[in-house]
Amino acid sequence: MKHIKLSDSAIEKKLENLQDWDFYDDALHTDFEFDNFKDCMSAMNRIAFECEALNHHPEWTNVYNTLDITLTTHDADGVTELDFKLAEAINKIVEVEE
Ligand SMILES: C[C@H](O)[C@H](O)[C@H]1CNC2=NC(N)=NC(=O)C2=N1
Repeated sequence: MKHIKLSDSAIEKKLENLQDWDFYDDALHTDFEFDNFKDCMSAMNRIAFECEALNHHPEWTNVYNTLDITLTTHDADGVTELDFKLAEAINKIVEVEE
């Protein structure tokens, strides 16, 4: 299914209901800090399974107990509903992990 790039105003509106994420450089961004490396890696593992289920993958950086995530839909060259779907799933996982 082709995903359509959302307009900036649609993104800003949807962000009102998406805690902890920002929109800039045509992508959704967030960063998390965990108690330790193990908890961070555990969350990354759980997120990875969700990415596979959605066939939608993040650009992310882990440094010790921190995790920076960038979401964009490469096929649409911008942010789509899929990015929000994955961001919501990530928030649910991290809320549990942290
Ligand atoms: C072939 C494969 O289904 C596509 O490359 C998927 C994989 N994961 C993806 N992830 C993201 N973030 N954007 C995509 O367009 C995308 N496309």
